[in-house]
Amino acid sequence: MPSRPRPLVAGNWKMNGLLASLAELVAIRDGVAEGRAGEAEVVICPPATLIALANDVRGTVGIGGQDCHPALAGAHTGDLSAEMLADLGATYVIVGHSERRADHSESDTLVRAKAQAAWRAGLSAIVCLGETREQRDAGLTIELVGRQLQDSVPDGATTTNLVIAYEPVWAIGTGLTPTTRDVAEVHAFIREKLVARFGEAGAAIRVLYGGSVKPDNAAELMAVPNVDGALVGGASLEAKDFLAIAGVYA
Ligand SMILES: O=C(CO)COP(=O)(O)O
Repeated sequence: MPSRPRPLVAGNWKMNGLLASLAELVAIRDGVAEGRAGEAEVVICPPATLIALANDVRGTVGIGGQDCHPALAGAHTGDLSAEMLADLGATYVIVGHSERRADHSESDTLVRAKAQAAWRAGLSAIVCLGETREQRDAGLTIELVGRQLQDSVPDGATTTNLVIAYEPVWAIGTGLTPTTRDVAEVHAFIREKLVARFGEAGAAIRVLYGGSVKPDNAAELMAVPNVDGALVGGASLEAKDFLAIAGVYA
């Protein structure tokens, strides 16, 4: 059996953060340097406007983008290539976040192309999956997550180029979370599929839980089998809360 993967606690700042917000990253950096995240790897995904400056102050905190275009370069106004993110110091990029899937009608095929672009640029792709409330109520969670996993993740995944984030859409920004039993069921299913497809690597690819992770529920959620860390939205905007979550691994 491969050893347990190093946990990853990633913060997704979404469309939040002005120059002054770098002070929170500095506080996170200092907390991590003091050992407050323990064994966990810590990554912050600020808005793209802050990536270069974030990279200057990040310490051992990794920096990630929140999206990338599949193409290397070209006539795609407003978009950013994975190479541009890497050029600024990013080592991760989130692809297929449910807000991108919803706001920009992103399909699994497009998400897969984005993950491939991330790999082309040497970035690790954090591929997001998750069901809506209606899908859960209809008993479609496993089927939906299975399809997203199959179609959004390219062939050739390794422990270093891929992270999966299971983020039930109805748990994002709502303060609601699935039961630990439900989290365990979905994560065990994702693990089984990763192993079936990627063999030994699949056993060690990190599978994060995301959706209303807060300091008061992080320990319970992170203790669920096959949960290898968290993708944190709102609670990553304040260093105090984010460090309290990462502190589960200290
Ligand atoms: O979408 C998320 C992270 O990508 C989760 O957001 P919240 O932690 O704000 O629910």
